[in-house]
Amino acid sequence: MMILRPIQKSDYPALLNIAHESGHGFTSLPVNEELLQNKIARSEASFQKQTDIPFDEGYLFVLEDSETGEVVGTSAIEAAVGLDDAFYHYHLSKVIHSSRTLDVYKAVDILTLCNDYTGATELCTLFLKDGYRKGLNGKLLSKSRFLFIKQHQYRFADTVIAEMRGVSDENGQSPFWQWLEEHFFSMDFPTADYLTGIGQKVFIAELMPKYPIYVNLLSKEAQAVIGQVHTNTRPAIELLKSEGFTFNGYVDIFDAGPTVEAKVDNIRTVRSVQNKTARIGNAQGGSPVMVANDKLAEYRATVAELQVDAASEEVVISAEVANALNIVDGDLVSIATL
Ligand SMILES: NC(=[NH2+])NCCC[C@H](N)C(=O)O
Repeated sequence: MMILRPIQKSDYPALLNIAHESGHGFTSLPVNEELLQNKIARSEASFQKQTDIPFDEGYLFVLEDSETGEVVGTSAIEAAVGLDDAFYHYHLSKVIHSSRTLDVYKAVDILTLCNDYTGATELCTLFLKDGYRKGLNGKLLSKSRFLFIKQHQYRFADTVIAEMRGVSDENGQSPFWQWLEEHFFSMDFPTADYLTGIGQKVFIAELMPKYPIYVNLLSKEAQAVIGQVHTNTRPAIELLKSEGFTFNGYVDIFDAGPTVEAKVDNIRTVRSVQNKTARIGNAQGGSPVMVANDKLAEYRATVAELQVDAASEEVVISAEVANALNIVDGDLVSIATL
């Protein structure tokens, strides 16, 4: 059985292993031992914290194979970005250059540096080990965040965003970054990405072009990747789109990958959440759903085949599922579609 739970100190070797395996372009898990340890500590503190306003909490989950005890994936939620350090995007918008007298009309795209998503909740750090990219594992890892957000809604903002990885090749070369590097940074993409991953972002404020950039002045290669995702990221963006996330012209400042956004209450999985009293018994038939206990530090979620009756306040779960969720008969569970 696959169980999603908060990360704990003892998961450090597994997290380091995932940081290695995820490679460059995976900004939020840089191979940096101190930083990874801090991430675990920060997550543990966030799950412990009594709060009802989102601030700088970061909730990091792992997916564990209960048969082997192996940690096979990660996913995370930042409660609110940009509240203790500026959080940047480029916003893609249009200006019209037209002259009626000369009969010239041109619509040009511009990119403007902004901090528009300050305070938004961010989905991040989604990674699933190679051998486990099958069945419902990916969906559980990604969508359980919506279930958790619904269960603890006061801990999160109304707007949820996800920054999708932009286009880069096997060597970490990004066409968009190449243009920036040439004119402004003199530093390669993996280095810049690593620096932001370890929280050293001052160089962005210092070196990033501050004035709007005319897109038609960028290299053709850079223009072509604005708002485009890395091939490996296609399934992730498709999943978010099916949840109701949309692209509103915000792109990453380094690789120009798209950021997608949704209002919490409009997210499909959030809307599907039902709270029930668990009855342990003979759970026969039914289709796969996500089911989670109602705890915080002891949070557990998994996939189970359940017969969910919208009209009933109860749901029958097997002893095995109850065991996985660490609950007893009569405890509350939340259920969401997969
Ligand atoms: N691919 C990147 N590392 N981009 C830079 C980080 C961007 C992010 N929005 C921030 O301000 O922290």
